Amino acid sequence: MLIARKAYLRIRPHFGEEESPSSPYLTPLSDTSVRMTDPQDPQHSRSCYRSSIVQPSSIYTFSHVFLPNTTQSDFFTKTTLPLVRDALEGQNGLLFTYGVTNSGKTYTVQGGTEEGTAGILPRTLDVLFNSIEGLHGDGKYRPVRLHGIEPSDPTDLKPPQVTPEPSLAEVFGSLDSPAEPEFDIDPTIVKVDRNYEYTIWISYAEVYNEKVYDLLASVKGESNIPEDRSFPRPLAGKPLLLSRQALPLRPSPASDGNDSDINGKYIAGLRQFRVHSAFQAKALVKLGQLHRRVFGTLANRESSRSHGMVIIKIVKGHRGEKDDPTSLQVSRLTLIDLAGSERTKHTHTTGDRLKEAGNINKSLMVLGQCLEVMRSNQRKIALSLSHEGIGKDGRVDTRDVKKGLALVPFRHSKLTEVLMDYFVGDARAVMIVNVNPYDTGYDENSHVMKFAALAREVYITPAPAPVRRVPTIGPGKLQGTKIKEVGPLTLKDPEIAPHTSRRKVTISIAGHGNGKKASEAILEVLEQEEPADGQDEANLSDDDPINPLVDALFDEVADLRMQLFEAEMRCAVIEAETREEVMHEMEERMRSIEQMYSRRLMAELEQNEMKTDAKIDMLHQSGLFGSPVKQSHLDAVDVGSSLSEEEQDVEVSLIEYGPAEGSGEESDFPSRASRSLSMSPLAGKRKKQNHPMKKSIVEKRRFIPGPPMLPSDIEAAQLTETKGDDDLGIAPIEVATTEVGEDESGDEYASESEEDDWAPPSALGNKTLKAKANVVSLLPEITNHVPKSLRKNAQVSNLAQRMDGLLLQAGGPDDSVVIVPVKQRRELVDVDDDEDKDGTEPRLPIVKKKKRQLGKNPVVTAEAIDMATYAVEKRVEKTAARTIRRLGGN
Ligand SMILES: Nc1ncnc2c1ncn2[C@@H]1O[C@H](COP(=O)(O)OP(=O)(O)OP(=O)(O)O)[C@@H](O)[C@H]1O
Repeated sequence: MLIARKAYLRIRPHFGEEESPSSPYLTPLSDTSVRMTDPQDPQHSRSCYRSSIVQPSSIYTFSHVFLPNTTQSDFFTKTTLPLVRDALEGQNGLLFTYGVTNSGKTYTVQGGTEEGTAGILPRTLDVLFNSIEGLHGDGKYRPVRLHGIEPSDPTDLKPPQVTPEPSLAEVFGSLDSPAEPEFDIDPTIVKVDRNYEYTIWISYAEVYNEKVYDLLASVKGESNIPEDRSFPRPLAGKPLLLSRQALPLRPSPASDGNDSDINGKYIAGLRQFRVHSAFQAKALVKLGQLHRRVFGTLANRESSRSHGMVIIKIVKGHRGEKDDPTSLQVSRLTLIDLAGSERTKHTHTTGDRLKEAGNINKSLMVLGQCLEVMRSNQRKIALSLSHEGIGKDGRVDTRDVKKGLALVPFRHSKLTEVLMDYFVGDARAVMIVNVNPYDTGYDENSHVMKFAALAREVYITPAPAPVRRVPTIGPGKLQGTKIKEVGPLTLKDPEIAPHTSRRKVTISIAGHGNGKKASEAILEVLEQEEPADGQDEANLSDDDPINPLVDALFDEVADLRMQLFEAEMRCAVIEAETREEVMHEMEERMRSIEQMYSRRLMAELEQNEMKTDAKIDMLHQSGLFGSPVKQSHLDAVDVGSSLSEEEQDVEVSLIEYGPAEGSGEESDFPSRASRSLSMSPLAGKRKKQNHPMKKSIVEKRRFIPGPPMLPSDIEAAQLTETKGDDDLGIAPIEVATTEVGEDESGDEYASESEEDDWAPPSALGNKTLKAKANVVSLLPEITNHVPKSLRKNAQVSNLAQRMDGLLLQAGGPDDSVVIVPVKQRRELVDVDDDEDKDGTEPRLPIVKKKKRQLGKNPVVTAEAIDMATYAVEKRVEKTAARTIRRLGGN
């Protein structure tokens, strides 16, 4: 019968003090499924450039989804209790927690410090001892390797010390006192066959940096523990030196009676202790955890960087066959707290930490690969089984199918090597996926979920634990070989001295609110390589084949495997770096393209504005337009100075189209000024620019007679604020440009005094006549400026006069106000300027233009410009045609 691997999802609650995105990226859809959605953080929204290939939203299915409010008790009952029941019945079981750092793996396995928060490990121990209460065996035989049984060493029968190795415990004093109050005991009892007796053995190992260590092994200190046990210890700046040795993995010998085709591997030299109560077992686990922490990493001590595995072995024997070892059954229940699954790239680790992270990733990666291959193999088998008629007699030849199966890469990492037996043999496996949905590591968690999905699809075939044939030999002997006593190895051991790695660790242990003060100590950790193959020869059974060639081949394979792994890691790192580089390059390019386009846009807008300005100037020059004109192209002098704030305001008002703010007038046209200020990227910039069109600033303005005004001209004229303009219907036109700044008298252009000079229209009658006379008196001089060639021709002269709409109108508020044809205006300007320079009186008095006020009536609309342009063109065409005709006639 095939049974599915169980995969449970546990969602960690969110704690108020933690920083997190506003909403979780995991949404439970039902009891068994969740949706993962990429948190779209608008501030860092770069989803289109993600280097990750993770889908933005996916649905994952589990055997059960546990919500954040799930109690530890509930969680244990639904996930682990079935395994405990199976273990008591003789079935092997494996449970491991998988997830990124801070997702709640340790909390799930070990639990919290408050009442009711005990994790699945202490609860498992509670339930085991609750259930076998009164059924304890005498422990004459002990489990060895994976499936073996051997007579116990007399020392094993003694209850183990709670502090088997005093060094660390004494340093911290954490295990000196009796265990913490037993307020958190799980009362669950599993019904067991009362015809059997049970003994329970505990081991605690960790896989760290691709090495397996015994967490219950002796950790000898070289520094002496000071007599005075006060904190901190050790003193005199000499750290306590602790050493431990990596343990080798050995293939489980066939003599152990394993029925499986593939023998698993056991951890050679791993200590195990027979425990008589949950209390003892928990104390051992606690010591193991202390060791795990001490030998943990320096930089990230709070995080589990090793895979910790508690192995509980249950030896079960029939009461009636107490002295018959062949009736004994050994079952194993292994609970693993895997290291955080975050990736090297994301943790930005280097040096030793990189190696460590690489090894964590390696074991988890290989675990994933194993599951993948197993799934694919199982599919092949299922497929072949579903094809009827294969083989001679219509049956499937499973041997053929097996030949085509891929090799599961268990041996590629220590973790999978240790777990191999569970996958290929006779175990139930449960995977717990821990996830913190508020964690920003969306990608990491997404990989975790995919891994879980993969694991869930792998099926295993459970089988009852085999009954062992146990050799009838004396204690401590196994098939004639003396079992090497497992004990601490010291630095003085010459065989292990060359392979060492030292680290300094500062450990602090808080008081846990139990009245104990916090302890801290600096320790020096010495980790020794596992002994070479020959060194623990004594641990191997006589059945183990010792073939030098095979050994050499194994070494070769191990070497190649390492090289392959290194290459894979390099590839992975290179790939990640390349992705990142490409991403940055793309971003850079996008930025430069964006800049290029915005530059182009700005240039275009600038050009458009210049064109529009030029159009307006044309209109003014043609005399069709009544408002003051920027005379940039007429200006002989480029003042070359930057504009003052007021002058810039004048410029802006010149290009204003729509009704000014606050004027209360409605218009279909948006104000050009406001458009240029708000919509155009040139907005604001124009002011700073010393634009050629803006360099010329009107210092003096004259009112020159022009042709009849368009409505827009009148509107524009109103904006000039020359009160007389409105009434007289005269368009003030700026005709001269001199220095920016103050006029000769030192007054600003728009001074109040100038404004006072203006007389009301009603009082202008005489002045108007005087102005007329002035203009008429100027006519001969104007004529002087007509080129001689043309002056001779009376017809041309007349025509020219008519072309320009030679209409002299008096209309200025004083003598200085005249309206002259454009041509003459230009000449007059030149004359005027020249004379100014000479210090003589100008022939045409200059009207100092009052500063234009912003926000008044519009000067002209776009339509008005078009109309005026059209009119000018028509007029020019007509006049030109007439001229040509006449000239032709002459
Ligand atoms: N279900 C839960 N209820 C309450 N607190 C929880 C729960 N899960 C986790 N926590 C708390 O969240 C914190 C992180 O949890 P934990 O140490 O178990 O994470 P982890 O995955 O083991 O991290 P690491 O891999 O770094 O060891 C701890 O303070 C733990 O008490």
